[in-house]
Amino acid sequence: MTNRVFVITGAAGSGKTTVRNYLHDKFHMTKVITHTTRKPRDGEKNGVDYYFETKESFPKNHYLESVVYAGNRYGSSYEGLENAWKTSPFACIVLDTAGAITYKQKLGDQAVIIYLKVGDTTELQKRMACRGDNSAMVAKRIHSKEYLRDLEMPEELEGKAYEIVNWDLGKTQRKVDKIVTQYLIEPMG
Ligand SMILES: Nc1nc2c(ncn2[C@@H]2O[C@H](COP(=O)(O)OP(=O)(O)O)[C@@H](O)[C@H]2O)c(=O)[nH]1
Ligand SMILES: Nc1ncnc2c1ncn2[C@@H]1O[C@H](COP(=O)(O)OP(=O)(O)O)[C@@H](O)[C@H]1O
Repeated sequence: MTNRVFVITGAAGSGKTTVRNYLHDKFHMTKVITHTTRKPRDGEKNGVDYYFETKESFPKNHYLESVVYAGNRYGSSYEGLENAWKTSPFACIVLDTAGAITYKQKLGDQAVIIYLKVGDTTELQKRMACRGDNSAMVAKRIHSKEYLRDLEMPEELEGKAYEIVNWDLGKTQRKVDKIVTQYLIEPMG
C-alpha cells in the first residue's frame, strides 16, 4: 500500500486534534508529533501532544517545513514522518494551512489534505474555551493573522483538499470514513 499522510488543517478550535485522534483510534494511523516553542496547556505531555522546545532547542531539528503561528514556532520533521511510516502506511498530522500547502507541494498524492471548516467564529471561541484555553490565550489566538487566514480554505488548496464542515461530529466522522476508505482500496498494481 502506498504510504500516505493525512494532513488535518483548519482554524484553531475547528476540531483538527479531535479528527486526528479519531483517525488514530479508528484506522490505527500513526500520529506524527510536531515541535513547538508554545508552552504546554494543562494536561499536554511532551512527546505525546508536541515535542515542547525552547527558542534555543527548536532550530536544532531538521524540518520538512516550519512556521510561526500566533507568535510561536512550529515545525515537522522528515524523520518524524519516516518513523511514522515504519509503523503504518497511513500517518496523520495536524498542521496550519501554510504547512498543509507545503506538504501538498512536497509530497503530492502522498499527502491527503482535509480542511475543517466551522464558519462561525463565536462557536470556535466557545470550543477553545470548552477545551480549557484561558481567555488571554484565546484572545491572543483570535487576533493573530494566522488564525484569521485559516478561517477560509486557501486558494492554493482549492481542488487539492477535502473540505468538511465540522458541525455535527458524527457526520464529520462519516465523511472522514468515506475519504479514508478510498485510499484503503487500491487497485492491484
Ligand atoms: N505548519 C505547521 N503547523 C503546525 C505544526 N504543528 C502544529 N501546527 C499548527 O499550529 C497551529 C497552532 O497549534 P496549537 O498551538 O496547538 O493551537 P490549536 O490550533 O488551537 O490547537 C495549528 O493550526 C496547528 O495545526 C507544524 O509542525 N507545522
Ligand atoms: N463537531 C464538534 N462539535 C462540538 N465540539 C467539537 C466538535 N469537534 C471538536 N469539538 C471540540 O472543540 C474543541 C476544539 O477541538 P480541537 O480538536 O482541540 O480543535 P483544534 O485542534 O482544531 O484547535 C475541543 O474541546 C473538542 O472536543
